[in-house]
Amino acid sequence: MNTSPFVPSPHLQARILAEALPHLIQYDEQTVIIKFGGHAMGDAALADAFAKDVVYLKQSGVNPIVVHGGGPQIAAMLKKLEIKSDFVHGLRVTDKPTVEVVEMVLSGLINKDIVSAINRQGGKAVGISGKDANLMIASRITEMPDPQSNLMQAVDIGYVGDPVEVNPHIVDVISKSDIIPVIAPVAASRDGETLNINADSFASALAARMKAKRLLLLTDVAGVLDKSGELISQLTIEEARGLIKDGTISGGMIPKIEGCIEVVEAGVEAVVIIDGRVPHCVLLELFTAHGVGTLLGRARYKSKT
Ligand SMILES: Nc1ncnc2c1ncn2[C@@H]1O[C@H](COP(=O)(O)OP(=O)(O)O)[C@@H](O)[C@H]1O
Ligand SMILES: CC(=O)N[C@@H](CCC(=O)OP(=O)(O)O)C(=O)O
Repeated sequence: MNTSPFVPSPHLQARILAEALPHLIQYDEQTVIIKFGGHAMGDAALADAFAKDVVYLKQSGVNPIVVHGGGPQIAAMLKKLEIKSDFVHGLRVTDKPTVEVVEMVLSGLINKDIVSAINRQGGKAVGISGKDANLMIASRITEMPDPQSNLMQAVDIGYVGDPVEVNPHIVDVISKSDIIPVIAPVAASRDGETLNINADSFASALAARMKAKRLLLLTDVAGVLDKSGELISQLTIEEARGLIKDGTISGGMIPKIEGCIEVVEAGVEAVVIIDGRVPHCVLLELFTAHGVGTLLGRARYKSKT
């Protein structure tokens, strides 16, 4: 067996560099919000590759901000504690004992795991949640649009919030230094109640408020898939709404797409749902011409820049 490492030819190396450098310049000092989904963080080697990408971005003059999920990890802890859990339109029904577990898993275990992974790769990360310095104020969700009719329906899903106010000052202060912020999607209401926020909604609200250059949502599928399971590489807002309405997009993909629409409508150039199972997917998405997922923008892009 040949065990010698693959060495690209000078021609290939030159091509890779020539492709990457204009993208690097494009992102210089720009804010890129990266949502690291719970499914994407399951594999230790992939988590390390993700942490390395984030450190490379910071070292190259980009301003990466990490927002993480942790749905599968919350589910595992709830199971251990024998607490039953249901979802309504992709959101976890969250009673009082559940919200305590959610905060413990997100702000405690997962947040610190990601901070340590980034620090192990030579970065300096600090973990916070939406509660810190009032980064995010949320209010309980009491109604939701029916995915098919789009008409609002009253719901009672407990301590689940929608972002109502984002104060990115703390993130700006951290990002202006050599430190990388890592944010857990837990927030307080105006009355100080702890609320569970879907991580895609959290990352989207932050990206919209900060007018980020890009929002990347890492997940466990190749991107948005059509009815026959093929990857859709670009979507307009209208096409995305149509796919929710006809049931092609369901479950956890609904809050992702709704968040993407909100972000693009707020003026962010584009949002990309990418395959977190591909090692170094963040670098590939930002610094190569073709990227690795579904790009949602106001209009169809000729190229992703
Ligand atoms: N049209 C679709 N294309 C891709 N995934 C979809 C689609 N509709 C529903 N999904 C589901 O959405 C899931 C991704 O959302 P979610 O489970 O919340 O992931 P994450 O933990 O990464 O946020 C996929 O694993 C898939 O099961
Ligand atoms: C309200 C709601 O559903 N909150 C999510 C928060 C975590 C999350 O969104 O994690 P992923 O990105 O890994 O799915 C939950 O309780 O699972």
